[in-house]
Amino acid sequence: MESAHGSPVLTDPVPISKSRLGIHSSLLTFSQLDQPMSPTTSKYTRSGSRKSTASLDDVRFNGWLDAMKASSPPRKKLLKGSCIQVASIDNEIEDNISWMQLNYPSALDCFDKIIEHAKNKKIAMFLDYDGTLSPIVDDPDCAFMSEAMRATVRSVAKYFPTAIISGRSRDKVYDLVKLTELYYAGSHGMDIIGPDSDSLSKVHPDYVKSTDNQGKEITLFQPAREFLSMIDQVFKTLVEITKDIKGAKVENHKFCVSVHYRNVEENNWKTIGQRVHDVVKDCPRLRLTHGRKVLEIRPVIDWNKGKAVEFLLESLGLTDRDNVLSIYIGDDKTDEDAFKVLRDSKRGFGILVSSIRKESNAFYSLHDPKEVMKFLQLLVNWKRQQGRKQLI
Ligand SMILES: O=P(O)(O)OC[C@H]1O[C@H](O[C@H]2O[C@H](CO)[C@@H](O)[C@H](O)[C@H]2O)[C@H](O)[C@@H](O)[C@@H]1O
Repeated sequence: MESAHGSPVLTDPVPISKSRLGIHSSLLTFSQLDQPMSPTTSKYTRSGSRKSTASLDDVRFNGWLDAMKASSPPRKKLLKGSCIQVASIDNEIEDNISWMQLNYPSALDCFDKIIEHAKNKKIAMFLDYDGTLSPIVDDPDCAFMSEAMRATVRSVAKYFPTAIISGRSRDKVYDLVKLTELYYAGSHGMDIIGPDSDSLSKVHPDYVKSTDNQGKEITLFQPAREFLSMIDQVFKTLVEITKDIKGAKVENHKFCVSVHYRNVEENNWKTIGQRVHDVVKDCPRLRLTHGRKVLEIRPVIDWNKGKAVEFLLESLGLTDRDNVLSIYIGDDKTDEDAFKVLRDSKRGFGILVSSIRKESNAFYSLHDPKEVMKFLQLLVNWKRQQGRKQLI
């Protein structure tokens, strides 16, 4: 296994030619290299106070705006008297489904094949939260998982080491999942609570022993610890500069910040995107990424959900690919890092949760959280049967 030893803080993350405004390479489509440095945040407190910039910037910005628009599947709207439109949406959905089935076959249909790979191996299960265990909803505070899903995940954890890896803060995702038998990685893997590991504690300076609210001994890995106050400051700034945009919501996830635009009128997306972009532009140690109708601000460190999977496998002593099969289920761009790690290291595979056509590093797909639950139940039933067979 390729270990992520040493400090994950990137010292020189930006190609020289692109770095003069301190913009990380992941921001290139967002960057406005020919633009003067951004003004102070106070000028954003009134709506529409900022004039649009030069046309070249508009072109770049429009590309980015397209990405904002495309960042979550459109809802199927039934418009009165528009049967043709509904039929064409239906066709598009069917096309998407067949394309997905061809490129990323259903993990339900391929279940037998999957367990064939798992034969005589221990399965390690990694689960994303939003869009995987809970359906995508308008209000991030109401993204609850069903009791049935909770019971299913509890059963999964009974048979397989199981971790949740989420973009949310670790506390928030724990509050939603409420299962003590799992491992949790919040802030896109930048805040991991896991088992004790002597080998890891020697090589990772950010690996510390601590106690939880109940006084239980735990070990924490927080590679972006030094960014805590910066993230908090940026969170406050983002709250301030978006407060006049109806529907905007900013979440503090401790080591990263989310700016939601799902409930913002589409004609204000450009404004919100531009403001967030301008804030990040002034912080060379932060970068902007994109989720489902959400902009995410994170530290520029060489750490992501993929690294978190590697870290957890190592701390769980599950690095032997001949004896361990890892499965990661997720729906978002940030899950791609984990899919890729498993694909490249041939240690397992990703399952993409998507009802629309998406390029992915996953091997299989599931349509939605309901199918995720079915898949997890099949896995649990299979494991139970295995146990019974061994008893006979
Ligand atoms: O890594 P995840 O567990 O998938 O978290 C990613 C983001 O999920 C949440 O936002 C998404 O779900 C919301 C609730 O369904 C939805 O309203 C929003 O549009 C989605 O982007 C969470 O609120 C974000 O902070 C996470 O980064």
